[in-house]
Amino acid sequence: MSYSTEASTPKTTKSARVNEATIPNADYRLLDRTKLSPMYQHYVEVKEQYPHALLLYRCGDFFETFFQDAITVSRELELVLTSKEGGKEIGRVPMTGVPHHALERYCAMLVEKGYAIAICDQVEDAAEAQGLVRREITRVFTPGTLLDEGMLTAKRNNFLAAVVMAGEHWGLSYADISTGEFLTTQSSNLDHLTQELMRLQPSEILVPTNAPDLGALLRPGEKSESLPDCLPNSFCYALRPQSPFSLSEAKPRLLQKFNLKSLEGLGCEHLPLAARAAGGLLEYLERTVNKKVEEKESKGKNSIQNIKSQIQNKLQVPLQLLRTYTIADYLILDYQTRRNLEITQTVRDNTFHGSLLWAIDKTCTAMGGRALRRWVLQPLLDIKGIRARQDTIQELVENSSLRQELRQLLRQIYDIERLTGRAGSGTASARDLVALADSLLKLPDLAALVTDGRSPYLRALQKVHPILEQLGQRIRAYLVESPPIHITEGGLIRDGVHPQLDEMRAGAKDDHEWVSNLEVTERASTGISTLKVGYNKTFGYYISISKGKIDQVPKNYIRKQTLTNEERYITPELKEREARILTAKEDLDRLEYEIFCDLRAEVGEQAELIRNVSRAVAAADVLAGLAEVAVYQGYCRPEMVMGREIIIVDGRHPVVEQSLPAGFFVPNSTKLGNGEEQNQLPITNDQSPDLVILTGPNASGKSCYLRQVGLIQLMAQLGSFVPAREAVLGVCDRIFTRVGAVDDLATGQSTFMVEMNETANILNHATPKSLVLLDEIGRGTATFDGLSIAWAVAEYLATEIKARTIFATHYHELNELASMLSNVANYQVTVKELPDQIIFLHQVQPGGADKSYGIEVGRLAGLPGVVIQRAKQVMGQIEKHSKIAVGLREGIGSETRTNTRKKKSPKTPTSDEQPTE
Ligand SMILES: Nc1ncnc2c1ncn2[C@@H]1O[C@H](COP(=O)(O)OP(=O)(O)OP(=O)(O)O)[C@@H](O)[C@H]1O
Repeated sequence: MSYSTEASTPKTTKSARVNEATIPNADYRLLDRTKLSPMYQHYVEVKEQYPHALLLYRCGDFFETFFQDAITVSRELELVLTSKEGGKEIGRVPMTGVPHHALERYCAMLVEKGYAIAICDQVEDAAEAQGLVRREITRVFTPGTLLDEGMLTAKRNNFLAAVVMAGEHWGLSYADISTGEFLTTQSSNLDHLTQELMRLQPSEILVPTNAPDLGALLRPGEKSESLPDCLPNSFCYALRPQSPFSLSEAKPRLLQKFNLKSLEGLGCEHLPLAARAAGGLLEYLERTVNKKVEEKESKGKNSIQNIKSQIQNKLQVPLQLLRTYTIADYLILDYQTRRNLEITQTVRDNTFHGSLLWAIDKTCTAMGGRALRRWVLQPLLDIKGIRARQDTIQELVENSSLRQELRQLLRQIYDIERLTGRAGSGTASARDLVALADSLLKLPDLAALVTDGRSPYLRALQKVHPILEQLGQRIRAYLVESPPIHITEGGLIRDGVHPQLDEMRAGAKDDHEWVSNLEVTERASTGISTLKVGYNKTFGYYISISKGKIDQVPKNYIRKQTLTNEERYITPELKEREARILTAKEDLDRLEYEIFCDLRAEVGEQAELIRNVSRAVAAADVLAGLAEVAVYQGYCRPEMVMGREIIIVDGRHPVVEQSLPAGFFVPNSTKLGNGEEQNQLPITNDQSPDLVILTGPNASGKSCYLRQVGLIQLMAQLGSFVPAREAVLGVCDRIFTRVGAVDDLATGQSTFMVEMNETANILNHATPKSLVLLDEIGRGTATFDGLSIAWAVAEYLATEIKARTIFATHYHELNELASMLSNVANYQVTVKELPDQIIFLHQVQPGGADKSYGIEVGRLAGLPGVVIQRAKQVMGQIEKHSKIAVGLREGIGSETRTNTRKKKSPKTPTSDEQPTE
């Protein structure tokens, strides 16, 4: 472990290094408190109020941690663990600290690792303190309650969630305090709860328990008996007391918060679990954030500190009105599907690059980025909603100058959603307000630009509430062009906007001018041409005379300091002026701070209005970005219908096509779900099956095709145009995917068990309106077991569920199903076979493949020649003696489920038979 550069200099001089393994006094509970020095006694007192947070305690220029916290912080941040005398009879106690100016960065690292942090800052000037400097908790950070820009990811929400369970029923509420979103829902299947949590990826989840470890914050992977099994252990959980989650406490809290008489208007009057979760979450915010929000700048000036605490008492994190939603209102994408379709990150290395979001996110604002992420993870079921989005994209596709200008303007709009949050919670700086004002003043330009817009999302921008414009102008009129970072040191407010401030400044100006002229006037009156007027922090203003001239010093000069070559003097008038200047500076700083806080509070009061606009801006940004992608990638507007058809002409995989050189991606069509037989789309097979058995050699493009269909459907339901020449898509209720085979080591499940679990989930939940994408089933067990399961699963999907399904497989025997069931068809990804090589054509065509070319792929991959030769021999023998195909046709075939059976008895099919009737 080593100290960061900032920390090393002061640390090494004041403390001795200790070995972590043999650290004495790590647990303060085992020490005699009375023997601790006063500062440690106070530290321990505060720590006991925040036992589950790491306590960072301000000592001079550092925030120090002591005892066990020091060991934890040193380990997590890789800082040197040192020690310091804890009291006469105590000895040294462990200590680690971070420099005060780097606090935010280190806190961000600790919060990221799932820790809660309590900041105990000095609240009086150390120079003025009598005895121990007064310190108080000024801020508590937990992973789900962050507001500071440096701790948040711009294009990602930071959700705090709360879960209430009653048997199979559950309530889930979540909020992002940086943007004000606050939602709640209730449902009855625990699996859905898990899926919803996986979608939201909350940074912290509140769980009411009766646990002995109440108040604890469990970091990802940490176990607790109090945590119900259905909650994934990849999240941070805060164990909370039950009472704030009871209806009797939660309901009045919500009513009071939103000034309502009933929860009817919020939509959760009859959803007690939803209301309880929301009420419990609100209580946590009130307890953790609202009371603790404090300025980041802690100057230790008494006067400013007092104003701060008065102002802070009035501040609240502005939450939007609670909204009740139903998970059934959205296309359900379970965790596997989000993962397999690589929606927000890739499967291989969990990177954003290579995901769907990467391919289609052309948003210009952070708000748009967050909105797109939400839309992608929560596509719509409502055709009207989808069409409204499509209309806007279409208008922006057709009007490229409007699109370009809109995007140009959007780029100049800052994150007004989060800036408003910081203003309302009293943590916004003057620079934040200037950014907000500049953005608000862009809104009229935006409105003017879209004044002829016809589509719903452009029309939403056409009117700007006059209050917002006035607010922007007011902030701009009050705050200087580039205000300083600190808001307690003056220099924020322009001249001419506040009479009292102007008056005070004029008074101070007179004294300043007198001092700045002093050198000239004194040189003239004393005749000492080398006389200088200077200033330093210890002595204030002084007059400096070189040693050779001291006999010319006037009588009223009072000697203050002697240096080698000069003497320094003051005069009574200089001291008087200096005192006035310093008091005036303090008074001016305080007044500027007050004016600034009033201005900031005004912004907070308009939070709802600003956030309504920010939502409209975010949505327009998402749609303008999607229009941009549609134009540059050649996407089409899919026709959304209520039926079950999925018809895609020349579809492409939105990510793979962007990773290949232009024109290299081979487009492929799809037709599923009993679409119109007579449609004119150029798909050679005019059949429109429910289930497609997709075969083809390894690496030919089966997985890519499968995912492409899923992604196109998903993109269509989020309202986007899609990578295809034409598309007609029935709205899906769920997309299921089962891809690949990975051991789930964390839960100790074998590859095959994972595969079967996922398959069971699909068979138990899919409906005729679902899209099911299966990439290999039954590969993790013996061939016959695997094939039998694959057969039975395909048959069940085609005959019982009739979900639209694409089933990619190397079991060519499954092609037999098409000859037995009328709603099953065979497709294959083709290759061209040359004497000693195969060429991947990546073309999906009707018919079933008869070979996997696995051995050729092995050869391409560099398996030794003898192995390849031997494999060919073995395959020849197996093919000669295999009875599987015969067995399927003659034995199982006759027992196949009958309700979707072909009327005509099939002629003996060959494996490359065309699936047309
Ligand atoms: N339509 C296409 N046009 C161009 N290249 C493609 C196309 N489809 C797939 N590819 C390329 O082929 C590679 C292999 O595709 P994919 O992984 O889908 O094969 P597969 O048939 O599923 O293989 P396996 O059976 O071994 O899993 C992809 O990484 C992609 O680069």
